[in-house]
Amino acid sequence: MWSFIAQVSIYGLTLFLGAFLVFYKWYNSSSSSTTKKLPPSPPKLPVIGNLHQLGASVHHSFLSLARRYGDSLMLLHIGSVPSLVVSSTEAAREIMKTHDIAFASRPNTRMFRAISYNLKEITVAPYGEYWRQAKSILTLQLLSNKKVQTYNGLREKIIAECVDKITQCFLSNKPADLSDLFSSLTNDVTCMATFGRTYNEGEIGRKFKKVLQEFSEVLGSFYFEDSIPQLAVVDRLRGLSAKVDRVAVDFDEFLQGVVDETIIKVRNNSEKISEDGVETFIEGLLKVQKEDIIGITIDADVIKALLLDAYVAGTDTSSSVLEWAMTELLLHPDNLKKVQDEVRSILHGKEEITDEDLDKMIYLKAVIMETTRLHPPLPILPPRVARHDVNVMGYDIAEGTRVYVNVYAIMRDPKVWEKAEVFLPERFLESSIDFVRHNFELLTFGAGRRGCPGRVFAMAINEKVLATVLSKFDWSLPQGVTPKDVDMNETFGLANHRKIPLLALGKPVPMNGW
Ligand code: HEM
Repeated sequence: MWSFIAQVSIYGLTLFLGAFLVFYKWYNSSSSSTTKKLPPSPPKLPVIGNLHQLGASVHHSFLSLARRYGDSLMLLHIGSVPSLVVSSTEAAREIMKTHDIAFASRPNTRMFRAISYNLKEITVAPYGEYWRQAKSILTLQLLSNKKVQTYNGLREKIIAECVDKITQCFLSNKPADLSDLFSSLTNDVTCMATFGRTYNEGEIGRKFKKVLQEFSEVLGSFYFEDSIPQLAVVDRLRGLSAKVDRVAVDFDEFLQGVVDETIIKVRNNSEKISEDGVETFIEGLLKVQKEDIIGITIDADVIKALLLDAYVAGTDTSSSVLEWAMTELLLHPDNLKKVQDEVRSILHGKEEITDEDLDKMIYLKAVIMETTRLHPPLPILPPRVARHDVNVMGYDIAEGTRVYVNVYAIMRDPKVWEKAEVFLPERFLESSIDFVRHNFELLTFGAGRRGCPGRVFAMAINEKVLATVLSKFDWSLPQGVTPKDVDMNETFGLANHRKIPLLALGKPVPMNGW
């Protein structure tokens, strides 16, 4: 009896495998036998395409596939979605300069629609008038050079609190958890500039933390419905669809609370709402809404979507830069000494760090650029989508193709960077490359029309925080920890972070010793 069942099973299995192989061969050959010239691709499987070749760290998987199949442009299928992976400066220039308008949109996915007020967030909004106007409101009301200067006072206050916490750790003979401290710091600065207050304490603080955590979890999840619609049921079975909807509702409740609170404060005070008398982003938004002079309707959802943009795009990215910069400096004591010497000689014992001081800190800027070259906060740019058929570098790219620019691969490309794997801030001292004047080699903030509008805001925090902690403390790894022991693994939430928090000893330096 059992042998009969086994025989039937073996015949069945053989038949199934045979049919699968015939289908697999047909599927791969039929997709490559069109008259179009497509970029090189690894072989794909039915239904899932190349999904099985992507590991947890997608930028690493893209890079190793690109090395085998297409180190400039490579076409994958993530489920049924054609996905172009861009891994060289030449190809990035083609996508974000030569054909920038053709690739200036973002994919319209169920996940993005659910968590972004139906694509009202700038980061995921389709290319068009709404996106253009919303981006210019964010820039004018929060991110312009002039606005960024007005936040100087609140930045200094929050940085001073961080300095106190590091000092307290030293006095209690404990290393400081720099990952946690930098994360709170950038969170507080962004919250103050955006909402006019922080959300750390009590019930509201707890709720905010929880919703942020869940938001980052859903963003990091693979959503079948958006790539393999036949398997959408899997999202429902594992509770992801419900979780996405719940996170959207929870975040909306939180943001609605922030808006209501601001409206009441403005009504009662008719004064500026933030403690420092700075006009916050939310106030600016409510003003633009009242004036009603721009070409788009600013309803309640638009206000909440732009608040979400400002908070989500700005917080984790900045703390990632700080965390990795201190990691690299602790692993490279010569560079640490060099940057510390620069900062201290420019400040010369002075407590306050002005914008003019920061302008002179050329090596500090090089350290930040080199850090993001090796550890970009967003190793793959948020996906773009081809708005129509377009020919790129001789290849036919079909309308609807999603485009993934792997800046991690580009910024470690040995054809572009000498000693590409080595932390070498000096490379930027004699170079014409920086965050603004690059030729698609240094893509920390992306490029083209969809490039990041928050660079000045972010650098104002990052440079001042680093200059402060380097001038006020002498740094070392905790006792008994050697550079070899420092875990360099990454984890991805809203940005690329250290998997294990960075612990370090900061010994206060007497400022009047200068
Ligand atoms: C170190 C900090 C930051 C890094 C590394 C960073 C990086 C990026 C990158 C790589 C992109 C995608 C660009 C592209 O597709 O070409 C982006 C987009 C964006 N960033 Fe940033 N960002 C930072 C800070 C900020 C801040 C502080 C804000 C605002 C408060 C912000 C707001 C945005 C927005 C709204 C977009 C979407 C732009 C669009 O799709 O048109 N970012 N950012």
